[in-house]
Amino acid sequence: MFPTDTVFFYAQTDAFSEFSNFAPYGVALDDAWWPTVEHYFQAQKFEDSRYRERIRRAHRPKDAKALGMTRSLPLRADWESVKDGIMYRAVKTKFRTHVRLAQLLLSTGDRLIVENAPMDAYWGCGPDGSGQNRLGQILMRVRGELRADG
Ligand SMILES: Nc1nc(O)c(N)c(N[C@@H]2O[C@H](COP(=O)(O)O)[C@@H](O)[C@H]2O)n1
Repeated sequence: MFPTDTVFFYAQTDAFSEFSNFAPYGVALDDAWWPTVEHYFQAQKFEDSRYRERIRRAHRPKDAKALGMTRSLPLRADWESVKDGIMYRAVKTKFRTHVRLAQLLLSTGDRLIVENAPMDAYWGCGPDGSGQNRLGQILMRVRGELRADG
């Protein structure tokens, strides 16, 4: 189903784990430092600034994700329409901030990049590989932009 040279990433113990939003590479966005892209992305789901700050201060990315999964607070009303743009901005910032990561991303050439996330058929390829792989698409977009920048 995928080309043999596909770049798969997911767990922090796997190759190319740096591409995961859980990888420990921070980003400066919206006048704050976020420990990982996951912290930033999960916080953007909420209008409540105190809750966003609680997510920003979460110890680990998986804690940030768990806080972002709560539905006891309302998601921002436009979440579904803005989430891809928010993810793109955060991922782009990550790779522009950390030069070694930009080099790693460029080293993948034109290979397909896939988040091998078994439980996520939106950002990843899902359990059977048929997911939308939106995060992989964003990484390939950022890779093209880095290449164009020289
Ligand atoms: N490393 C890792 N572990 C998980 O358990 C994951 N679900 C993911 N995928 C990331 O989850 C984020 C999406 O969160 P929402 O479901 O939209 O709240 C996104 O960063 C995926 O890359 N990764």
